[in-house]
Amino acid sequence: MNNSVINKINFVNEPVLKYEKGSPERIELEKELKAMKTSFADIPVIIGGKEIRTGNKGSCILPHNKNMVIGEFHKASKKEVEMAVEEALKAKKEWEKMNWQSRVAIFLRAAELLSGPWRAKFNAATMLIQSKTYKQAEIDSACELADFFRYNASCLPQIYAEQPISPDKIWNKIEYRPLEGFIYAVTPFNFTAIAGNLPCAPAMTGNVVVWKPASVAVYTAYIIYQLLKEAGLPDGVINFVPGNADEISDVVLKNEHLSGIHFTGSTKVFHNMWTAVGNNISNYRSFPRIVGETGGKDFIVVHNSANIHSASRGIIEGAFEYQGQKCSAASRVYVARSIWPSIKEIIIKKAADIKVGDVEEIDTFMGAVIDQKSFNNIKNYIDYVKNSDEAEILFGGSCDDSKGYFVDPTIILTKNPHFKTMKEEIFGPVLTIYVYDDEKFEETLDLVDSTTNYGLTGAIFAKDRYAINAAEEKLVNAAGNFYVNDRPTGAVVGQQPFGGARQSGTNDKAGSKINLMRWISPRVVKETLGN
Ligand SMILES: NC(=O)c1ccc[n+]([C@@H]2O[C@H](COP(=O)([O-])OP(=O)(O)OC[C@H]3O[C@@H](n4cnc5c(N)ncnc54)[C@H](O)[C@@H]3O)[C@@H](O)[C@H]2O)c1
Ligand SMILES: N[C@@H](CCC=O)C(=O)O
Repeated sequence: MNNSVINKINFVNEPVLKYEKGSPERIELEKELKAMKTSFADIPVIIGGKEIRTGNKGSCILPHNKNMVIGEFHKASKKEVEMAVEEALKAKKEWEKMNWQSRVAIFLRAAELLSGPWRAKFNAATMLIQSKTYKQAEIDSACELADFFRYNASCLPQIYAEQPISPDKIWNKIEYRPLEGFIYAVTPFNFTAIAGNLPCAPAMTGNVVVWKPASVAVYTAYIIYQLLKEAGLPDGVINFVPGNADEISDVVLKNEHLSGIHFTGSTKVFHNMWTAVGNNISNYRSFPRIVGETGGKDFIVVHNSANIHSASRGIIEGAFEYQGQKCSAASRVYVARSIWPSIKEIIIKKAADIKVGDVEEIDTFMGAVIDQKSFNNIKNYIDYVKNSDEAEILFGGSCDDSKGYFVDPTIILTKNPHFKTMKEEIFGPVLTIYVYDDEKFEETLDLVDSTTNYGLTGAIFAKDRYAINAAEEKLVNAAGNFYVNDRPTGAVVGQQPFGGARQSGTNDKAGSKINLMRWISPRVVKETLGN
């Protein structure tokens, strides 16, 4: 590994484009949407750069138009998964020797392609496959992914530059080696940017990867793979292995060369993977590094000094953007009784203005939820509320899966701060509100802290600085990303490194030096010069 030249890489966030009528980006996007809907993708497993078509296939469907299938993907079987590990380890020999500048150049080139000629393709795929509006697609698949590539690239020289002191006649150095073995990247459906970052962050630091994308989002994951290939990523560095998660994990997690897991998804799946690693621990050559960013039950606390308009906007945007399918989405809100009537009026009006429907219509605010399983799960929660004496539906509550998986923005009011929907992650457009007595603000903060085991995001809306400080202090472990007078979603790479602790994950902050360090195994060399 030649780390001899440490030059700085400057970082700026990718600008978010506006998609105004007649703008070049809007014209390009519309062209791409049309092209994708009139063609059909045949997506292979890709191992060591070779495309493999197993014939055991899954479909790529549009959640908001469930009868439209725009592609099929081949699922890897045990045999392909074993091959993927083998090819990754073969590719490792050359890849880890490549100087870091050359490695990083590949990802910087990918970012240039993504922010330029590939932008429309990424956004169109994310709109169709994940049912995101153009705005949500733009901040995710174009901007956040380009930011991940560039920001991680800018962190690497900072890491490599950090060297120990060398007293007289001694030369000490740290070599920032990749891990020995391979990394298993398992990605969620909800962010194209996360799907790209999880395999690429370890690869950038010289590791090789077996990548299992979420089945409902294989279409966009394949475009990420193609982008990396176009940017010059050598074969075998990242191996693309869609398929049945249990079957793939069963092979990968037992392999002696597993050196790390880079996961984002639900807490339950992470528990299972961690348990499987524990059960195999004596079979591995090294202790696998386990990085997982998982679920959330994210809160907003509204103090009686809050600006009611910004708090109401924060509640609605935080809860319902991308149908509440952000790990950071606000799903439990605590409002001071004295301002509740005003907040209630504003949020109900705002919820009524939300257009739910086809994401290609420019004024749509919410598309469909991702699939039938998720639709059924969300509907079950709503039905539970309809049958409960402890809560009522203030707004929404309708679900319709006749054309696509549509759930209305739903606002629940509960008298019980420990009501089911105040505690469990629903991952849909469902928000529960609890109204607290103004004088019980401090007790309410304790309640916020103790109601769930999650610790991902949270927000306080207040003008009173004592209230803000009390919330920051009492909720110190309740959120890895905490917001003051802002919604708890929309973290930007390089500005708010993202991740939570408790049952929300290992808090290794995606898109940061902290995360990159997890894919590095430093070796310290001391050389005595004086004898
Ligand atoms: N904390 C964060 O940064 C963050 C970000 C995005 C999403 N999330 C969380 O992700 C979840 C939603 O995403 P999802 O529905 O894709 O999650 P999921 O857990 O259902 O799936 C995530 C990935 O794990 C795979 N998987 C499922 N079973 C597996 C197994 N036995 N072994 C290995 N992999 C397996 C899936 O196929 C998918 O690729 C929510 O809980 C959300 O909060 C967290
Ligand atoms: N960057 C995202 C987090 C991703 C969760 O799904 C946000 O902050 O909204």
